[in-house]
Amino acid sequence: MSIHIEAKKGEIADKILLPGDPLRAKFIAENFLDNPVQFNNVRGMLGFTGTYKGEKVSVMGTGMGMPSISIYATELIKEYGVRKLIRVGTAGSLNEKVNVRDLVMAQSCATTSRIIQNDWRHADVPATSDWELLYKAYNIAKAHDFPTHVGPVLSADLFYSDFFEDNLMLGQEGVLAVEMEAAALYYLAKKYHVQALAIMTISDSLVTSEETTAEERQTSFKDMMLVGLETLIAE
Ligand SMILES: O=P(O)(O)O[C@H]1O[C@H](CO)[C@@H](O)[C@H]1O
Ligand SMILES: O=c1cc[nH]c(=O)[nH]1
Repeated sequence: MSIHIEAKKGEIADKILLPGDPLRAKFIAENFLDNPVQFNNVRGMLGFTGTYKGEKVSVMGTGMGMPSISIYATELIKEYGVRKLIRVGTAGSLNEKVNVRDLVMAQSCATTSRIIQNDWRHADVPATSDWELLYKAYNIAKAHDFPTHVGPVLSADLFYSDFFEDNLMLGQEGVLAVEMEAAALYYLAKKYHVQALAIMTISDSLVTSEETTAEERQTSFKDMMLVGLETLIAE
């Protein structure tokens, strides 16, 4: 048991999918995993372990924002020995080439947060994805013909920002989408020498104002879930 996770040692797989929304974790467990067993309900942050194509895999919500994912990722890595972490999130498109429901794989993250500087005061540690996971995930997505973009994202502290126009300017400079967790996940993976990737489905476009429903955000982004699981078990 750790401070925020009530699982016993051995109840969490060394590979995990991390949606922000705990109900998305439940949806993934119920729709993709065989024999899922719930291992966490502390603060309602649901986590499950089951098998996917015969391999032990876990899925757990992280909550919203970098402080929240940092707590769960740190405990999963340090207390439970998790070694491959794939965020399966939603994001807002900042770029006219990136459409609602497309997949975005974060190769790297710009961030408005100072979360990395809390640990590293003298240098900027680049928040970059694990190359091997990114390479595998991209090939899996392409093999399924899922519309997929790879590039930088913005990991923001504020969902409701007064600097909306600045975010759109980043989009014009090639940043694909905005979300709220990937930079912290990538930093922690580097810090503890484990592998991490963030895959997001575009839930809305800040360029065109197109949106998906809350229900779609919670449950129906199955392409991303499939790619995340296939990537976790890929040799
Ligand atoms: O859908 P999730 O994974 O929560 O991700 C995005 O959605 C939340 C904001 O609505 C933030 O957590 C953001 O990163
Ligand atoms: O616009 C959006 C959509 C999802 N997540 C975000 O952080 N921003």
